[in-house]
Amino acid sequence: MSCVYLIGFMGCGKTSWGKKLAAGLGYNFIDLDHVLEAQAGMTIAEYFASHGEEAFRRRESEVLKQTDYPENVIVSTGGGLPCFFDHMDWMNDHGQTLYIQLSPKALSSRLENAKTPRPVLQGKKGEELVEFIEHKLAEREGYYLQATHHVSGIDMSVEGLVEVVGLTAI
Ligand SMILES: Nc1ncnc2c1ncn2[C@@H]1O[C@H](COP(=O)(O)OP(=O)(O)O)[C@@H](O)[C@H]1O
Ligand SMILES: O=C(O)C1=C[C@@H](OP(=O)(O)O)[C@@H](O)[C@H](O)C1
Ligand SMILES: [Mg+2]
Repeated sequence: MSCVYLIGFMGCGKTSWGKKLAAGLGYNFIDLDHVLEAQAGMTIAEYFASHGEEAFRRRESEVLKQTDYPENVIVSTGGGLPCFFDHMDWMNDHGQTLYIQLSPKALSSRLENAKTPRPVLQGKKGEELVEFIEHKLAEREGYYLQATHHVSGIDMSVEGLVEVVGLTAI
């Protein structure tokens, strides 16, 4: 299938590697968080602050299912998306899913230095952040592991990802 969903914990690299993989294949690129932001006219952080997480989960579900996907597309999802509603089954029915796996320590150092705020983390830092990620990842990983492919988020390359998904550049 010519649609690949990138999934995994916040900070694993879905947005940045989705863009690179799409460019490498000559595919379209969609980041569902960016679609939600454009449709709602506000950032994810503003959406959480004004509507709360429950409303965000309903909205991201609508965005996943309503997006009019072009052919040949790489879709970067938000880190929580696979863990709500029927999303894992839905994505596996509509394309390939690729889980980018990273340890809580590596995730936390990336998230501490990231420019995009993640409201779920509530500004946590240091050891408190690592512990929070360990706990949250344990809750979420059962969903992520239902992905078609699993790759390590360390030493990634576009060539490696292209080989994993088995697609040819257009
Ligand atoms: N392979 C990598 N090595 C080091 N830093 C990375 C790597 N991939 C992504 N990052 C950085 O990690 C942060 C989170 O990346 P991002 O693509 O936004 O992740 P996600 O969309 O999964 O939350 C960004 O600051 C990005 O520059
Ligand atoms: O894991 C989560 O619950 C979230 C991850 C974020 O996306 P990234 O995984 O791209 O940071 C974004 O959808 C929102 O802040 C909630
Ligand atoms: Mg992202």
